[in-house]
Amino acid sequence: MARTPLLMGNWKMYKTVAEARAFAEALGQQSQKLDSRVEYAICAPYTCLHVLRVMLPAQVRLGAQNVFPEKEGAYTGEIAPGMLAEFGTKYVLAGHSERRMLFGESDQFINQKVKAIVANGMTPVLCVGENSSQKEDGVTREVVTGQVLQGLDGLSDDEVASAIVAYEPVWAIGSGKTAMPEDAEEVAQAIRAAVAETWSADAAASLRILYGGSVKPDNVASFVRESDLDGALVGGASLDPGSFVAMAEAIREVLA
Ligand SMILES: O=C(CO)COP(=O)(O)O
Repeated sequence: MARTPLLMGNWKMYKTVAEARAFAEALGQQSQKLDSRVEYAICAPYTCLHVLRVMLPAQVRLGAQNVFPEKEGAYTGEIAPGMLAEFGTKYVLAGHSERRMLFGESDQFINQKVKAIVANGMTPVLCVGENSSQKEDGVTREVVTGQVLQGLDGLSDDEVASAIVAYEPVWAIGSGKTAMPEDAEEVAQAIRAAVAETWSADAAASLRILYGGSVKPDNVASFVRESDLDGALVGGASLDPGSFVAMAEAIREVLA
């Protein structure tokens, strides 16, 4: 089954509502440059979701950056999956390295989030990646496949098939350094092999895998060209509408 390419922005803790509105307006003016063979999404701060839902071009879907894996309750400051789903959120990140490192999220907690996202009809984007010392130690595959298997644990074949994994080497995030596309491709192959063994060949072939870490308009094509990479999860370069559109155009050229 052919996998639809996906360009996903992760705004992290950037943009006020006014700034999000300006972004959506600017993107709307260039929406003819968004190719219908590609999916687009923005994972925005919660306060921006409303204005984006109203103003983003129809091709661009809503994403959230986090969720708490309970239906409701006394969890001050958290947000429930049903609240995001009600809002029209399609994608939810789980296990971003910033949350693993700064907020101490474990693979088990991330797995609870993934299950809650799926149970509420949304698509989990499970973020995985090795840090620089793990890279130096040559254990990237073990680390990444371990995170994938634990993050997706308990999902059915079909649920895995429609999930998304974002491979984001921690050392490449916000650093201006990227993985070599062929190295990211090898990691993506290892992820598919592990998924095929644990679930099925069909699930492994359908699962979408994104690369993330210092993706920019001038390098996004080199990742999307790799046969096991289906798009990109982009932080800094997704904040500017011109650069978001430039990445969309670079992906379109790969498909042409
Ligand atoms: O963490 C990332 C996306 O989730 C990557 O961030 P940068 O694109 O800013 O390196």
